[in-house]
Amino acid sequence: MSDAYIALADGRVLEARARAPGRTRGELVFTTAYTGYEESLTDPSYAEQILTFSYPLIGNYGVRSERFESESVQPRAAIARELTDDVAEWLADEDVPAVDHVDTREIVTTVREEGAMACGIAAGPDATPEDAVEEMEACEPMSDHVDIGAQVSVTETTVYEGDGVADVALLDCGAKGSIISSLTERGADVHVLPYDSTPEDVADVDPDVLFVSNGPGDPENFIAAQAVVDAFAGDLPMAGICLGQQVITSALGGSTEKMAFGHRGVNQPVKDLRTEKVVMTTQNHGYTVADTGPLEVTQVNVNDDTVEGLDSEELDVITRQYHPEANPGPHDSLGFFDEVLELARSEPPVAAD
Ligand SMILES: NC(=O)CC[C@H](N)C(=O)O
Repeated sequence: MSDAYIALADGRVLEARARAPGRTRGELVFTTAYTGYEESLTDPSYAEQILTFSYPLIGNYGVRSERFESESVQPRAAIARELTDDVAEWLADEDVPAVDHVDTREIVTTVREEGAMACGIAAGPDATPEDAVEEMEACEPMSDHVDIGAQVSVTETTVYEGDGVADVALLDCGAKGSIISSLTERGADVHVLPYDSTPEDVADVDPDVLFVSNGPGDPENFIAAQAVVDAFAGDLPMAGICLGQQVITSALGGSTEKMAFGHRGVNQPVKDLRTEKVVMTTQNHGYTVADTGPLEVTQVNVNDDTVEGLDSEELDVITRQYHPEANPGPHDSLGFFDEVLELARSEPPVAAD
């Protein structure tokens, strides 16, 4: 007899095995990453989502907090073909439901064909299929989580000291820890500011560069971050990763749209249009830039041509849709952080006529 159920928006209820008990709901997504489960499970960009691992065995090299990207588990639940006891115990301790012994290939195929969808999970000795369906029916579309930044951001400005190479004002929309450490390791002092900071809060830090972090949910809901970008456009160099690219683009007059099922994995090929070089990248996003506004496309996804990198020499802006900090994933793009700090040290941009 099953003791866990997964209800999908298409009406199906799948049977599974409970590994960490509980009931929950979220947007069903999958990652094809074959490593890095600790980093993925602590990536704040997974807030309000249920994460399915397409790789069949999750947990085979243990659980170590040094590899965490934030202080807690971020997806609402985890689904795998097989979870080790280490991972199951970690998720149970964190009150995050987890299930395995389910055909994850079928789940991935369904999401690829029908798109990311509402999902409900009920796991544990008393769980019923009806509980899972009830959860699924209560699941709100991602764009309805209008204040999702509040779930993942710092509430007070926190400074991470580097070597005084530059002062980075990092708007924390749900930043992965290794984005901050990638900057401090290169000598920058990183001022991590709440996602809803005002332009005045940012001015108080007197930064050399504004950095908009990754984060969960619909970028159009990050109104305060967009207002900060708008206030400093042309006066302060800017950089962004993932949600950061999306927020900067929208604030400068471009737009974003939801993808069918997004990109989540560690082998997404990205081509740099200037060098024609292709690199492998780590990705985790469900939205993409639709209209780039005043920004120039510098990098594209080889699989589907979506925008992966944007630039404006006039506005001193440089952004990436993927995750150059590479936790988990290939280290091909770590040089992005050097480019950001070069931007920070450059002369202030000359105002356009
Ligand atoms: N990793 C991220 O920053 C994700 C950005 C955004 N929430 C998306 O899904 O597209």
